[in-house]
Amino acid sequence: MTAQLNPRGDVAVLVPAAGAGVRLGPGRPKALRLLAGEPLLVHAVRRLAAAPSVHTIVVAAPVADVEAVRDLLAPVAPVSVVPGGAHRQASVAAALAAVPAGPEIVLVHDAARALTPAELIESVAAAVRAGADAVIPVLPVVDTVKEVDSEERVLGTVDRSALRAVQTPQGFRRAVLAAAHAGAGDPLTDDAGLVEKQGVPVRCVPGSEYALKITRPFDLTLAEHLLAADGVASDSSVARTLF
Ligand SMILES: Nc1ccn([C@@H]2O[C@H](COP(=O)(O)OP(=O)(O)OP(=O)(O)O)[C@@H](O)[C@H]2O)c(=O)n1
Ligand SMILES: C[C@](O)(CO)[C@H](O)COP(=O)(O)O
Repeated sequence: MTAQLNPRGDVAVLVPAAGAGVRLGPGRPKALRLLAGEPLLVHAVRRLAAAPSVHTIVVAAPVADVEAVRDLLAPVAPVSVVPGGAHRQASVAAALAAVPAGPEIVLVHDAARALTPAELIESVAAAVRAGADAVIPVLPVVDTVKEVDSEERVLGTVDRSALRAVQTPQGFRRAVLAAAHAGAGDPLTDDAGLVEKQGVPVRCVPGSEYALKITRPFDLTLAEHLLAADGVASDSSVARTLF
């Protein structure tokens, strides 16, 4: 049986957490590396469990660590843990297959975005509840962006006003995400990409700086400082990052 959080919630969250974390450098799988003394996955799941709409959480863990992740998360929140796949898309598909009947909104959320505030989780879910088939949190691109060739010669300057940096959680009507994964081909880097290929419109909502993806060592250092500075996930952390 799948563990439940809020029985009145209408949201299932899939947490791909099976990545190695190659860009973070040598060590344990990234979701199990420590941030302020606790694994990234614990930080991420704690924030998901604090979102009132969340009914079910399914974590896709590194294959060798499924039992360890179950033990790790047992005191944090009721979650289901399944073995992840060879790439992110396969891990999401494995978690999706384990969602019980009930929740009609499904969010996909990287364990690596460990400081994502509950308010962002709720705002993505609310946008799906309000009628969108697919919703992604985004931030504006702040750097000038150049297109280059294979020898790093600049081909041109891209109009950044039409660009967005995409975060998770990404939210979907359940049937839309299921159809997108059923029809998936080569792995893409996010779930909205699969949905776009089905011709389904994807809506943007404002993201949060705190939903940064901990990818490289600098990101981990930044996350440590953010936690130390204000405890993160305050009510204002979404509003502070609006366009
Ligand atoms: N086979 C995989 C690969 C990635 N992920 C998850 O997808 C999320 C986003 O991926 P990323 O941050 O790029 O993680 P890694 O793939 O671990 O990073 P790297 O490319 O540096 O190894 C992470 O929570 C990661 O654990 C996963 O569940 N299964
Ligand atoms: C899903 C994602 O976090 C949105 O920004 C991102 O696409 C994951 O990509 P990665 O290459 O696996 O880090």
